[in-house]
Amino acid sequence: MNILVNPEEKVWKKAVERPVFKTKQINKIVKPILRKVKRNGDKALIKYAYEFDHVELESLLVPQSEIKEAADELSPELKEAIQKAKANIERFHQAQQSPELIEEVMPGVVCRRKSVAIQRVGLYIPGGTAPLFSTVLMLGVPAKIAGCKEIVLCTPPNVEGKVHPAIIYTADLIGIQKIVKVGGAQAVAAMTFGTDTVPQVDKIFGPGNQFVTAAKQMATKYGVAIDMPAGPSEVLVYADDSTPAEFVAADLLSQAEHGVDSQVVLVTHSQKFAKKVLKEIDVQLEVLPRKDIAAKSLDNSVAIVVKDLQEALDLINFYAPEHLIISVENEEEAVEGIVNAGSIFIGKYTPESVGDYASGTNHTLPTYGYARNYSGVSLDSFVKKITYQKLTPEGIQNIGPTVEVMAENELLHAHKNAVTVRLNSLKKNK
Ligand SMILES: NC(=O)c1ccc[n+]([C@@H]2O[C@H](COP(=O)([O-])OP(=O)(O)OC[C@H]3O[C@@H](n4cnc5c(N)ncnc54)[C@H](O)[C@@H]3O)[C@@H](O)[C@H]2O)c1
Ligand SMILES: N[C@H](CO)Cc1c[nH]c[nH+]1
Ligand SMILES: [Zn+2]
Repeated sequence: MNILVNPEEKVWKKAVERPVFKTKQINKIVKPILRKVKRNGDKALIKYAYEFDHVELESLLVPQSEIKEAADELSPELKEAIQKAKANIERFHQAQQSPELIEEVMPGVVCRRKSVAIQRVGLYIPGGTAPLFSTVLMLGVPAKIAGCKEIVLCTPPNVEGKVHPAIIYTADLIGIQKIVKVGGAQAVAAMTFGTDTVPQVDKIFGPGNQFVTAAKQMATKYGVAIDMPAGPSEVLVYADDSTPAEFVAADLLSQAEHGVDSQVVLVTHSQKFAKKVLKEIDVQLEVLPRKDIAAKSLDNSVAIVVKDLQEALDLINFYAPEHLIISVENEEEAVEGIVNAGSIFIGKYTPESVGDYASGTNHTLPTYGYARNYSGVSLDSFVKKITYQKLTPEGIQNIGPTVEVMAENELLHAHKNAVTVRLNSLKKNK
C-alpha cells in the first residue's frame, strides 16, 4: 500500500481505480455454465460441484436431519450472538415497512399504493473462502419480513460435501428450509431456470465472487431480477489523528481479508498519520490467519494525503465506496458532504465490522462505484409497489376531459374513446 501526498486530482482518480476484472474471460466460463444448467438441471449442478468444489454429491438438498443437528454443532456463545444480531437486523428492517398510501387526488379519483412481496426469491450465500452465515441474516430476515412465499438458499458445499452448520442454523432460525448445496455461477443458473431441486425464482440476491456476479448479470437477460452487482468488499476510511492509528489499521484490514480482489483506501490530512497507520497495518497483518489474502488486497490499495475537507469529499464522492468510515474531528460536516456511499460508519467507536454483523443495517451493499446509483439491500428490495386507482362517476367526470385532450393530442384516439364512451353513458343516464 503506497502513500500519495497531495496528489493532483487526475493522480488520485487513477490511484483509486478498482482492480480490473477479466470480464471477457469470466464471461467465457460463465456462459456455458448457464447453458448447461438450463439443459441438464441437477445433473449439471452435481458435475460442477465436482469440478469446482471438488466434492462428489449424491443429493443437492441439505436433509432435514442435518438441519436438526446443526444447532448442536455450534457453541452457545455463537448461537446467542446470531440471535442478538438477528434481533437488531429485524428491528431495523421492520422499521422500513412503508405504510399503504391512499390519496383522493380530486373528488372521486382515489389512488392507492401498496407494497407486495416478491413471491419467489433466491438467496446466494458465499462460501468459497469463508462461510458467510451473517449474509443469511442480511438476506433472510428482510425476505421473511416482506412476506416472500418461496425462499431458496444456495451456498457452495465444503470439501466434505456439507454446508457449514452456522449457515444451516441461521437459515433454520429465520424459517428457511430449502437449503441447496450449490455455489458459483451454477447456483445462479439453477435459480434462474429452475431444476428438480432448485425452484426458479423471480429475484436473486446476494454477494459473491466474479463468477457469481457475472452470472447474476447474465441472468437478468432471462427475466430474473437481481439485487445489485455486489462484488469484492471494500472500505474507504477518512480519518485524522483524533483516531488511534491502531483503529484505522484494523478497519482497513477487516475488509482486505475478504478476498484478493478487495480494495481499501485511507484518506487523511497528514503524511505522518498515514505512515503511522501503515506501520500499524504491518504489525496487525503478521498475526492474521488470512494474512496472504489481506496482503494481496493491500497491493490494490492506497493511502492518500489530501489538502482539506473539500478535497476529501470530492475524492470520496468520486470513489463511491461500499463502506465509508468517517473518523475525523469535524465528523458532522464531513458526513453531510457525502452523496455517494453504500453505508457510512461515523466516529472512532464505529468499526465497519459492526455493520457486517449486528448493528442492524444490511451488509449487502453496492461495490465498484455502484453506490453512485444503487442502494444496498433493504426491505424495499424484497417488495414491488403496486398502485391502484378507482374512479366514481364524479371522478370520471372530473378527470375525463383532461385525459381526452391529452390523448387526442398524442393522436391516440382509442385512448380518448375509452373515456368518451363513459362520459356519454353518464350523460344519457342523467
Ligand atoms: N458486497 C457485499 O455485500 C459482499 C458481502 C459478502 C461477501 N462479499 C464478497 O463475496 C465474495 C465471496 O467469494 P468466494 O469466492 O469466497 O465465495 P463464492 O461463494 O462467491 O464463490 C465460490 C464458488 O465459485 C465457484 N468457482 C470457483 N472457482 C471457479 C472457477 N475457476 N470457475 C468457475 N467457478 C468457480 C465455485 O463454484 C465455488 O463454489 C468475496 O469477494 C467477498 O468480498 C461481498
Ligand atoms: N463486509 C462484507 C460486505 O462487503 C460482509 C461480511 C460478511 N461477513 C463479514 N463481512
Ligand atoms: Zn466484511
